[in-house]
Amino acid sequence: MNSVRKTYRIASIPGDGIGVEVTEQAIRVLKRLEQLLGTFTLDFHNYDWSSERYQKTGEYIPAGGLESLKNHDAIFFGAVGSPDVADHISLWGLILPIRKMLGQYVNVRPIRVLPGLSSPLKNCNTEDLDWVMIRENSEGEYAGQGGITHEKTEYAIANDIAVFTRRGIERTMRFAFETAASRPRKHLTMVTKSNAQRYGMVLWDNVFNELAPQYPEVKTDKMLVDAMTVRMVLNPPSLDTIVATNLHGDILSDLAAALAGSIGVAPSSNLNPTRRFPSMFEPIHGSAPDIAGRGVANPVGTFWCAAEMLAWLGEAKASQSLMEAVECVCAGGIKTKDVQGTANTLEVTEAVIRMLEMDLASSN
Ligand SMILES: NC(=O)c1ccc[n+]([C@@H]2O[C@H](COP(=O)([O-])OP(=O)(O)OC[C@H]3O[C@@H](n4cnc5c(N)ncnc54)[C@H](O)[C@@H]3O)[C@@H](O)[C@H]2O)c1
Ligand SMILES: O=C(O)[C@H](O)[C@@H](O)C(=O)O
Ligand SMILES: [K+]
Ligand SMILES: [Mn+2]
Repeated sequence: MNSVRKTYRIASIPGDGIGVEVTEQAIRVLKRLEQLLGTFTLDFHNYDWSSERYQKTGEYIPAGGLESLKNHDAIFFGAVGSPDVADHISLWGLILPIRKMLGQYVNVRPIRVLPGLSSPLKNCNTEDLDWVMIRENSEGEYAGQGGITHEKTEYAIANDIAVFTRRGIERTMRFAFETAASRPRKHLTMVTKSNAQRYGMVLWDNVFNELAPQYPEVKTDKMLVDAMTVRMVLNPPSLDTIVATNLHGDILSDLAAALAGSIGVAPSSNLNPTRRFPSMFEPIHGSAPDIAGRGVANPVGTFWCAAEMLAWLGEAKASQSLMEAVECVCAGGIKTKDVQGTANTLEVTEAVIRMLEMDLASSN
């Protein structure tokens, strides 16, 4: 059978700090995978959008930058944030405009205890924590509405308005129900704070309740976000798919990653499910200035992102091979310090490449 070799145009935005370190290694792994499989080409275009660039030019994204991202099949992102730039400037200068302007309205954050890794929780094994968190990715406290007046006076007044729209909620909830339906346990937990927040969060709950009957195969429950933290810690096997607002999802996904062993292993996919514009794949962690430049960052979260990106592009075999190689390397104890290992970023990367070579070279 003649199959056409597909080419995917990938925009890479390494960003700042360890974002640069892990992205570089993940691209190496992807390029080796491409060679070994010989069935597709990943055509990377590097964008130097970073805090350094901002300090030099006054902008993270140059004029026309967002438009040029639209000419790609996917975006591979590292992290943004620097001790030299206020965090709200960096977040709103780079990552949030991409999420918003490219319609990436859900942020999918799967997490598991990978083989060879351990949860800080007693008695939490690989099979006990296997979740996917669906984070609303366009509104809530991240809507961008708000302001400050009387700044620098004793009358300063500031607000960030939490915005919830029926449309924004519904598209996220539908994605969450579909995700839950596609998983073996078919269980969806909706996270809310509708006891204290009586408008936006009540609309959130109501849309969820209205949609639930349309997905009869999905079992559902509801958790107030404070109690959700307790359940995540004390009863991880009781959870499967989780849907949460932008802010709650941000916070709970860091907790989820820590419970699975480290923030360094957790991936995220900022998806535009309509596929009108490209989706963006990035580890959930930030630029980690405390360890940046030392070559010790855990690249596993970014490798997992790379696997998620391949799956989204339709390269299921490549995605699976990559994830299997990453899991074998973890199981073999080649791990960074955050997951109780002694290897550095490069050693983990090279082990993953060797594993891919062993697995795939023979089959081609
Ligand atoms: N989407 C993004 O790009 C994103 C996400 C989160 C934070 N940030 C930004 O990153 C900067 C630092 O934020 P922070 O310190 O709150 O969060 P962070 O995720 O960068 O780091 C939190 C802690 O986890 C550790 N850590 C993170 N990733 C790791 C990895 N791969 N391997 C080993 N250890 C790892 C760090 O060393 C640090 O101790 C800030 O400017 C923040 O705004 C950006
Ligand atoms: O969305 C945010 O708050 C940040 O980009 C980061 O913390 C993330 O989790 O993506
Ligand atoms: K990131
Ligand atoms: Mn976060």
